[in-house]
Amino acid sequence: MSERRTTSSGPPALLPLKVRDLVLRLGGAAVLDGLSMDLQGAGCTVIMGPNGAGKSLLLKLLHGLIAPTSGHIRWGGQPPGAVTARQAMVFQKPVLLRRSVAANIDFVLKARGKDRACGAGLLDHVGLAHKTDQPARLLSGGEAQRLALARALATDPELMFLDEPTASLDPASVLAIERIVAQARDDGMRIVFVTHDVWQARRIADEVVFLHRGRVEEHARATDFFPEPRSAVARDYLNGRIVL
Ligand SMILES: Nc1ncnc2c1ncn2[C@@H]1O[C@H](COP(=O)(O)OP(=O)(O)OP(=O)(O)O)[C@@H](O)[C@H]1O
Repeated sequence: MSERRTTSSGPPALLPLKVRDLVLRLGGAAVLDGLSMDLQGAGCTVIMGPNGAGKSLLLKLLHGLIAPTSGHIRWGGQPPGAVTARQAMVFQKPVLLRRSVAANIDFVLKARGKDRACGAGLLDHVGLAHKTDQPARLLSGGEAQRLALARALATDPELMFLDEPTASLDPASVLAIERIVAQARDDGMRIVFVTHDVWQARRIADEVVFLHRGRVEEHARATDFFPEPRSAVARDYLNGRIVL
């Protein structure tokens, strides 16, 4: 797998990511409990694991939105806060401005000092060209999520986090989102995608990080993980047995 944007004149490479002994205590409990992992190369990493395993909190820590209680996160040697602007995050529930579809994109392009003429192309890319002037609040769930994706892409991130972006969407909308993400990945963007959907994970993952009780239980290439997970909890999870 190759690295992206490692030129001698540009900023230091984002990857490898090194996470060591990460602990996050909330409400008196260690919700992340000594988590360590590395990410490198290109492609799509899917983070899976049962409810409450710590997936969403891990994304927020990696993106620099919250700070750990202890432990160490370094993106190419830099702390998360130093690289947040080089990354984008898409949440399960899209957070959109109460303005038109076009204005939602325009706002991001303007804030980033980017060419605002790109907006039309981005809306076309996510299949929303015909909704340009519509208020964003009138979009369906699938359309709103595609607009959230377009906004993330408008920042031209090197890496995109997606936290269960298709959890409440119909099958056609799920596939539409997956196609856009796969295209971004094929264009060289690093993807970190949280999902509960085993079939979705099988479609999109190059590698899987399986979390359980705030720790990494297994980290493997998708081609190894799905046919033969090493850990008993991952095996149970893939087989639909309850894992607590
Ligand atoms: N602000 C908070 N205060 C106390 N506990 C919290 C807080 N936020 C999250 N937690 C707890 O931390 C644990 C991990 O939460 P997280 O949202 O990361 O889980 P998850 O793996 O994304 O779960 P799910 O699959 O259900 O979305 C959960 O037990 C949750 O209840």
